[in-house]
Amino acid sequence: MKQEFTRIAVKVGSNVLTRRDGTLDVTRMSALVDQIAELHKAGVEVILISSGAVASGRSEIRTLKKLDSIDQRQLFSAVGQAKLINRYYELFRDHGIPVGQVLTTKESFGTRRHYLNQKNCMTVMLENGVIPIVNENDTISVTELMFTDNDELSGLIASMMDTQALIILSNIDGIYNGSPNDPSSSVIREIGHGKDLSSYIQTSKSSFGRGGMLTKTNIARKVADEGITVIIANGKRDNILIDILQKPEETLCTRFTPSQEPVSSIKKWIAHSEGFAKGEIHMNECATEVLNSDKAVSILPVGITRIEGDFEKDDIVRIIDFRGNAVGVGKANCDSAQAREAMGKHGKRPVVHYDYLYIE
Ligand SMILES: Nc1ncnc2c1ncn2[C@@H]1O[C@H](COP(=O)(O)OP(=O)(O)O)[C@@H](O)[C@H]1O
Ligand SMILES: N[C@@H](CCC(=O)OP(=O)(O)O)C(=O)O
Repeated sequence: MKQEFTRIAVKVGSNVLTRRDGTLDVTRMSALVDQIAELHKAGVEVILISSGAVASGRSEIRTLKKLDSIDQRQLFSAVGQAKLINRYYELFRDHGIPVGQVLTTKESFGTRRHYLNQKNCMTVMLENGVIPIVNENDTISVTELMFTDNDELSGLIASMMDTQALIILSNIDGIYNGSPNDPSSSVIREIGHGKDLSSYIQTSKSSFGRGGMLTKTNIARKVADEGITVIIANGKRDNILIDILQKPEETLCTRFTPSQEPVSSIKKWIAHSEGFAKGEIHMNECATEVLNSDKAVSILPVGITRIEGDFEKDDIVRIIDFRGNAVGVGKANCDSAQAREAMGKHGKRPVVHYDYLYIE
């Protein structure tokens, strides 16, 4: 098999794996497994991020009383994830391929140590020919501890594992330049850096999905800016994975152009750590301008007007421009008290060093 990637992440949305009545679509799963097995045998390392736990658990259990949404999610995912992974295990076993389950939470990406532990786990799986099947641990991730959805999780995994591509499979052929139901709209084939898609995206979601197209596009852009090709395609189409990789020109999908500039591994982690920020660093106009230029600059105390929050050295902080917009994320080089002390002064050490700074 001839194709350009040797390591990819594939995210499969709930609606790809479930039938209209909410039951698990084993035929579809089996077709996707066949394609992943073909890639695996051709030497492509695949990390599968699969939704579908809640959807497959829902059809399995009849509750005795009405449950609130958190209880429902916990119950259905606990039952559904077991069913889902069992199916994958059996389907991959028919190809002689071992799989392993990785259940994770947003918190597990919060510290560099946890992040590297997860990376090591999946690296050792891949080195031993095991396909990691990743999902959020829905049983214990509730409310603010949750990922927006598995698109966010898949972006983190692709970035963490240095994959060359992230393929997001949903129930739609790609991003339409209007309502997908409007016959005059069509799929945007290629999306370059800086393109604003917000006017195209409807807030509608597929019946079993969580985040919708907006999170998909935001994540896709961020990941593509780290140099990873992101493709959004229809997982319900036969042979879609193989077609995307072997006949990219002829296959209907949306592709986000990857940045040509390599991003270091630590910057990738920082880029996805915004949710763990412990404080804010507010910049003046001059510092904002320099940050927006192509120069490699650190955040120096002289350009800081305000420090919000209490943080320790090495905590994640948000960078705010002089207009009050969040423009980036960084790892603090000192604690918040030291940063306040140095603020506005010349000749002091950077509060965030360039190597640990990610500007969006
Ligand atoms: N411009 C658009 N192009 C494509 N899909 C869109 C657009 N705007 C909204 N959508 C909706 O986004 C849905 C896919 O997102 P989502 O339900 O989260 O899927 P998944 O479960 O695969 O993550 C599509 O089914 C479609 O209804
Ligand atoms: N972790 C959840 C996935 C929820 C989710 O994000 O779904 P989707 O928007 O279809 O990717 C589950 O397995 O049911």
